[in-house]
Amino acid sequence: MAVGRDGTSAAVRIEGLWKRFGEQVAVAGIDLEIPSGRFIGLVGPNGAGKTTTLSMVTGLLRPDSGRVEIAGHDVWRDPAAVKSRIGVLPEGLRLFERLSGRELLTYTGQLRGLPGEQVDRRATQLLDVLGLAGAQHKLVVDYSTGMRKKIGLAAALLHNPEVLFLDEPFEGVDPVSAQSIRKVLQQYTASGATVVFSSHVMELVESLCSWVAVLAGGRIRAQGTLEEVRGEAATLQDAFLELVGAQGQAAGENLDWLGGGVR
Ligand SMILES: Nc1ncnc2c1ncn2[C@@H]1O[C@H](COP(=O)(O)OP(=O)(O)OP(=O)(O)O)[C@@H](O)[C@H]1O
Repeated sequence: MAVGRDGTSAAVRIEGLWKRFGEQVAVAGIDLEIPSGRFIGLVGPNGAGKTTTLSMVTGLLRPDSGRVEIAGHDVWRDPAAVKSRIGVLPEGLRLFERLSGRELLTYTGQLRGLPGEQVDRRATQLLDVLGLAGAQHKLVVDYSTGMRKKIGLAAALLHNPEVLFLDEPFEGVDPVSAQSIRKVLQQYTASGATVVFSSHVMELVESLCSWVAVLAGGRIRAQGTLEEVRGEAATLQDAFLELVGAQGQAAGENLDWLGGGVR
């Protein structure tokens, strides 16, 4: 079934997804239906399984079992159809370091089979809106963490994907750049595209996302609209702490030696 940008069907369908690393169960049977045309937040504590899930969903890591469908295409049976429809900004992004930012976008456009003139125009616009125009001829190896995120995002957006997956897109990004990224993403979702991003920063998720999935211990603890997941809680942060358990909150009591000048 083909899924359009009409917001009526699931952008991503995940069924019975499992992944183990030796004894460690990273993802323990996830079922998730992500609606299209929305800003989706995937939240969870450290080690919850967010990166492992996103890696399996985007075809970077093979699941032990389960299936994933994006825009109606099976990620593992029909990878070419899926990869032409998605953009990915993975964690620990590897880039071609000896290219300039502009060259990286030109190369990405060629890999995607886009016409050269279209790549030039889109690259200029993306570099401009993301505040990278002045650094476009600098080598990527000399980019800062935030600049790397931004050029990675530009590369992920260049072919105008239906679904964009972002792993911690705002990490290491200054507030001005974060604002420009937000604007780009909001414009992109307003046109009917879907953004799925992982984050620990609840305020950010609350301000951007209309639909949220909470992951902990490799399982989905809650999913639904922001209002549904927040429930009676005052903030998403409160709901999150309740859902995943506030382990470690009292840990400070065991650190009574810390601070106070006593050696
Ligand atoms: N390649 C690997 N080999 C062994 N264990 C792994 C591997 N990748 C992930 N894990 C384990 O799987 C679990 C889930 O890790 P994952 O990176 O998916 O979590 P996360 O929610 O993205 O965490 P964070 O927010 O800290 O980035 C963790 O216990 C982690 O140690």
